[in-house]
Amino acid sequence: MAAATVYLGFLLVALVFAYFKIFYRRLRAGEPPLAPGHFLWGNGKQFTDHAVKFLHAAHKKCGDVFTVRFLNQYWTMVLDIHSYEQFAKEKNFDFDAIQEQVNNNVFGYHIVDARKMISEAGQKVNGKHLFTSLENFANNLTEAFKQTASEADNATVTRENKTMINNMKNNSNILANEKRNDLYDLLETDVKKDYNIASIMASEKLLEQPSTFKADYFADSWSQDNLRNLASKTFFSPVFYTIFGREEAGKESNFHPQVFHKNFDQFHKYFNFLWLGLPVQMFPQAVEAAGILAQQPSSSDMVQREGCSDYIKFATEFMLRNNQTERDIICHNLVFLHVNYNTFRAVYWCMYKLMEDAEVMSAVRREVEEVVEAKRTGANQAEYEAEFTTEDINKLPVVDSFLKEVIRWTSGVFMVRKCVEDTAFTTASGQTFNIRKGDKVAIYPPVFHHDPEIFAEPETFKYDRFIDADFYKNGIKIKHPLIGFGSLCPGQKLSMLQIKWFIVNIVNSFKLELLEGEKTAPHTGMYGHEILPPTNDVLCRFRPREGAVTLKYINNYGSNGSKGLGGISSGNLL
Ligand code: HEM
Repeated sequence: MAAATVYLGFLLVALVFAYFKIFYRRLRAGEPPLAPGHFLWGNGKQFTDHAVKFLHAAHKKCGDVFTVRFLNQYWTMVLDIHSYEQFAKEKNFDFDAIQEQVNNNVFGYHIVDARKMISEAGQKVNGKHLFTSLENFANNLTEAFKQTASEADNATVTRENKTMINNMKNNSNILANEKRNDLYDLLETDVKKDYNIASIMASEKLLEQPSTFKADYFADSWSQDNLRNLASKTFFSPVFYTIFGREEAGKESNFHPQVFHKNFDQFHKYFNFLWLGLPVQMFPQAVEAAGILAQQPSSSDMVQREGCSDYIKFATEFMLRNNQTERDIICHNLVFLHVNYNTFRAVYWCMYKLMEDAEVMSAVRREVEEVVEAKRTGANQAEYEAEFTTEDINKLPVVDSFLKEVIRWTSGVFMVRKCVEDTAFTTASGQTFNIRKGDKVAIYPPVFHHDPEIFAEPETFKYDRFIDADFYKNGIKIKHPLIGFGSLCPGQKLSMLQIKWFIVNIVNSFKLELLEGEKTAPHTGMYGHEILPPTNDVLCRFRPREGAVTLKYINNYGSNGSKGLGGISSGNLL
């Protein structure tokens, strides 16, 4: 009994010692205050419950700069939007350690001479490469749209089509004609066989029908899909081909956009856990997905693929020069796909918001139709074409504001750095805080993006919020009100232009609608992702717009005025 008491005593002392050693922090002079949290776990639960609400509350209690704790890790939050530039320029706040953490913990590899590689590779999507990347993307987008449109035309028959067929059957005028009845039977039979309905429609029998009948038919010929699938087919596929080029015709493999999209989606669910250092083996589904994502062409085959991007070519050659392995190169390809996946997510939200609110759709459509009409050439509808340069794409105030609002509303990422030396950090208002070497320091853009003093009614989506607008905090105009790309993202311009060009094209070429009652929202439990995923997917229907003008992107790099892209400057969307 006495021995047990002594052991228990020792255990207690050891636990108390461990607590003070691992979790407890005595503040030094000049350090920011600690946000109140659980004595053991710190602020992790408050953060995962709803990061923005927690940080807004802590901001009110503690002021602009304070420290939160995730278990034994201390993160100092700089929640003053006017101090963004001071933060981004502080040389003791280092991003390399963070990028290393993602590469190592999530993708299990590391890049030799990473800073040099990322900054040189980053140039491969900017300057003249921005124009060629956009040109390649535009060509791949046209292909993807053609394919989606022909799939829609050839739609294998869904429940909806069956309803349509029933409606047709119920049409007494039509039913009067026995010959037509044969057609419905044929349609139904082919529904069951999963045949292609368009080829049936093209059959002689149908072409004999009166024109009103055909119009009715086409008015109802929608295809139905999950929004994620539709966005994947129309946007992720062209992005994938723009990055990795295309395989020789006739070769089928798992290195295919749809296979990669599905598995990336699966893998991404565990991103935050992996980033924080939990072993991937804890998540069998992530391991399975990673196994498929690792099935890529060899580095020598990859750079030979038709249309392989300059970014991938440069990064592959750089890594080979540094004797990195094929495995490292495969992992780097995945990291690059991962950063591009953010653009896909933003596109998902653009499509959702266009469909969710008729006012948004009609405002965006009006602007697109006006510009397409102004640029249209060609003698008749079949020949109508409109050409757009990068500047044209960038000069659409409604599309621009709509996209910025999507980013404001859905961005979820930290701008996080590791403090590499004890640092006295002075905010824009002149307050100085001592930041401890080894701590993380972060700006959290969603806190600003949802601040009612900066953005009136921040939870309301206002597509025109950014048109000719200035934003203020504490009566001072904000230099960088929208910082969803942080200060370092080299893909910001490309990403914004790809999305804008996609919006112009999708609105021009397709009709899109959500199915009745379908709703989703950004998943606030996933704060930490650059763009938040949806809580659930939604069903939508779409069909090609008849008589849509063919749109073309023109790479006019080098011509007068093409180098200064008004409206996008690095590190700042406005
Ligand atoms: C909507 C799309 C995107 C969003 C929201 C986004 C956001 C971000 C953010 C927040 C960072 C961290 C920056 C910082 O802390 O200062 C980042 C880094 C990065 N992004 Fe993006 N990004 C997007 C698209 C892209 C694209 C298309 C590319 C590639 C062409 C790209 C390449 C990178 C790279 C390489 C880094 C690491 C930079 C470094 O280590 O210096 N991103 N991105």
